[in-house]
Amino acid sequence: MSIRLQVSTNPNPNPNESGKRRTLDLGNGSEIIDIPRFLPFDESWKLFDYLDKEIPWTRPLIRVFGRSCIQPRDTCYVASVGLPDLRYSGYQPRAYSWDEYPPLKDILEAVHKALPGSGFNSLLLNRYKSGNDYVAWHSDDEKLYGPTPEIASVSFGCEREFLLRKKPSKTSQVDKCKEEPARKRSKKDNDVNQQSFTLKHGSLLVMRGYTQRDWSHSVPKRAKAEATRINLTFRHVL
Ligand SMILES: O=C(O)CCC(=O)C(=O)O
Ligand SMILES: [Fe+2]
Repeated sequence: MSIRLQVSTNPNPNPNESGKRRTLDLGNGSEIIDIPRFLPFDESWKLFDYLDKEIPWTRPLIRVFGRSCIQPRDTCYVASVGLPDLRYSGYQPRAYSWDEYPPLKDILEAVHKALPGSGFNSLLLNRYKSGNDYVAWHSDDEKLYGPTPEIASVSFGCEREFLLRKKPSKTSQVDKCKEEPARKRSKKDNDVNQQSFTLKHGSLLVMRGYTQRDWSHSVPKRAKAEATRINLTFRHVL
């Protein structure tokens, strides 16, 4: 039996907190929205416990650079009926139904309220059981999301660092061909080409525009992170 949580009718009780959002323009049509206190703290712990217990987590075999390996985190996939199958790293997850997990529909509703006009219809869930679990550098640029996917990421539990790194631009690839002397990366370059966010319990981070085309992201291993983190990424399959 699943419980029905009140997240949609009970947004963060302190409007000064829930409303605080930072928009970061990454340039060239890529944008990040960061809402550190998106969901109320206690509600978020109830959701954490529910997700930890009720979601049918698996740790699948995936293929990375032609080699099979166990994905370094637990995962599950939920999607509306009739969508094309998701496939990543040689793995095709089974799509569970929203109806089986009503609290996910509440979180989805809260996300839609915060991002009017979005129409998320699928959800990839990740569980990092300790600081040893991670997601490697990648972009969510699968064709089924289209050229400018909006991805809304809600985090619960242990805080972890989320990194963004600009992909090498076409121009710099041309530069390489011309064998221009390598230039030492300046501090300014690093600030412009890399971003870091601490994803807190109950936070929402949104990647939109050309972020998947032009940037990679990762959640690196962190020896000091001992507790479990659960992350939900809502996506729109075309
Ligand atoms: O756990 C996170 O914050 C990110 C997960 C992610 O990038 C993904 O599922 O594609
Ligand atoms: Fe991702």
